Amino acid sequence: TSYRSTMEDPWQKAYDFAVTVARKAGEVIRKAGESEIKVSTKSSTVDLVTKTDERVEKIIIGSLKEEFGEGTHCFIGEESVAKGEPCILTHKPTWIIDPVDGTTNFVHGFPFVAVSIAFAVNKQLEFGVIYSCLEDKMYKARNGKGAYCDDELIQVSDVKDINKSIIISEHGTDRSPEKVKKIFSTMQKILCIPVHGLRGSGTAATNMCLVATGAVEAFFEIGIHCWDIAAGAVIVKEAGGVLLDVDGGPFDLMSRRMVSANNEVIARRIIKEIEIFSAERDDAPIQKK
Ligand SMILES: O=P([O-])([O-])O[C@@H]1[C@@H](O)[C@H](O)[C@@H](O)[C@H](O)[C@@H]1O
Ligand SMILES: [Mg+2]
Repeated sequence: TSYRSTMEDPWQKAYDFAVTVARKAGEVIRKAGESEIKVSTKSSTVDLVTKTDERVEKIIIGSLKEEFGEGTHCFIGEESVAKGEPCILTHKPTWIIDPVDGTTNFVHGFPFVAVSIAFAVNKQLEFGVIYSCLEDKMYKARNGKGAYCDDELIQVSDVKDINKSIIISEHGTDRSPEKVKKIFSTMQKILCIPVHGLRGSGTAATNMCLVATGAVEAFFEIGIHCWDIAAGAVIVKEAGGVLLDVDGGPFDLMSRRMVSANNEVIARRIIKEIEIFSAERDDAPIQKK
């Protein structure tokens, strides 16, 4: 059953509140002391998580529950899912949260760390907010209302010639030889098109903001999660960009793979070079141990 709201513009308050919460979360990250950066690992020895990731997620979800009431909204948070919470998008109002996108950067002091908060209703993304907290840049977008960085409208690049593009991708946290081989083979093919350059900030959310501001032409990755890209998907689309699956099909938030680009010409040219490998869907049934 689809979720119906009574108010004519029900989500503006939630959007404004998400910006406030993202900024507050970013401050907690900036102030995190050495003790908080005690590193643990998740899916691999290089998939890092810290007390700050967990504390910031609790602050965000706690603030949202206080504001919107327990039980009315659903939550998909990176660290809650890591602890066994389900990762299923229903028709209910749902917050999709990455408390610290760029955890490895955070641990190393590499200056790109983002708080990513998205909101979906009836399985449609309504808005996205990404606070790049070390740069102090607030990116945000609501469906049909444009994309902004610090209240300035942002727009994707108008480059259509792949030879004049910068492409962003990441190596992810899976170090299995067959996947690493495909990642680097894809990057080599794209580099030798040739393109002007390959880049990677270390955080999907920031990479998507770079597409939305026109700083780069495309970002693609296999292995990301819905919380890494949900907010960025709204921001890229509202900045005039496109989102596709890595096989050229429609964008699928839970598929763990995506291409975001300034236009379809660049997106489909990149897709030709991507060597696809499997990644279990975010909403795959949890295997009973
Ligand atoms: O774990 P996290 O820092 O929130 O998210 C990160 C993503 O933003 C990035 O695109 C990916 O390459 C990293 O492996 C990591 O998953
Ligand atoms: Mg994260």
